[in-house]
Amino acid sequence: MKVVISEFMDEAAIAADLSGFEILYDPGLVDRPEALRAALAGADALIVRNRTQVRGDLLAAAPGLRAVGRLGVGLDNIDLEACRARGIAVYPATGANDTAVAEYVITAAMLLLRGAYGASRAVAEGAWPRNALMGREVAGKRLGLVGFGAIARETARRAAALGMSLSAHDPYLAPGDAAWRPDYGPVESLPLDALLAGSDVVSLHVPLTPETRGLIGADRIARMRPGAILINAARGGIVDEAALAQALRAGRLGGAALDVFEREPLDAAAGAVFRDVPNLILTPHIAGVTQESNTRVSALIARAVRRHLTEG
Ligand SMILES: O=C(O)[C@H](O)COP(=O)(O)O
Repeated sequence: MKVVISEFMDEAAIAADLSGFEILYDPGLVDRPEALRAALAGADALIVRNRTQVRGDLLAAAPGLRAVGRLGVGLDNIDLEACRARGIAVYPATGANDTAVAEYVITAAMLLLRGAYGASRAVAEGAWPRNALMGREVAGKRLGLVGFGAIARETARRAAALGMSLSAHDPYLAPGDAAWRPDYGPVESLPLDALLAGSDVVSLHVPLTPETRGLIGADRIARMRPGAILINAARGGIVDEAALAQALRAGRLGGAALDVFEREPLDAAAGAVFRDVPNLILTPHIAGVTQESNTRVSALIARAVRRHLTEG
């Protein structure tokens, strides 16, 4: 049986959990669509991250495909309907990268509120900009989570330990759900606009769907508190990038961290909107990927695919 892996994965997991299968591991395959389609002709399983588009042509080139392993949790790069229709099982790495994303969000919130860490060169050259670097504390601030699933809950737990108060907006979570009353203190359930108006830090934790595309547009950014921080480690397409850049340039918002973009990789043309925007952290879709999470995610998916091919 053949397993094709078209993006990077922990090689130890391939050796430990996929031995005995014919493996084509080529992290560059995602950028060579023809070679990928050719490789899929005899494949029983495909393992991808977020860049391989598992739909249309690609599925048509894989007549024997039985399982897709997703080395992450977002499934917007997979045509789930088409997979269901063909009986192809899709395995996301649910739970395996929560810690990585939660730590990314907390770090970004603290960096952006404090604003003290960008002056190394000036300090080495003899500047002593104490007043300019007098930032804000995270303790006592309100964190608003848009979406209150597993990653948002891990983020909330860490924020509570730092003395933040918490609100979340999640229309899919019933008002009586125990998740609103965690052991570290209450999480206030709010409509989206009220959450935006009342939060010092807003972090997004929703998948990209027709419903969430464009959710945080210019009007919603305008509802945020003056000086507030926006963090998007969820998916590009949820935040209007030009409107966010404009709000940062105007000093309306205090800062933002973007790990995901409408277009990935962000090429020079798409990135131009962010050039010289103040208080903005840009990272290349790495919030969910640490050495530890890559190990966990890879082992979980390798085992799920092996189980499916041998037992399923
Ligand atoms: O959906 C996810 O979990 C993130 O996109 C990270 O996963 P990836 O690195 O496999 O895309």
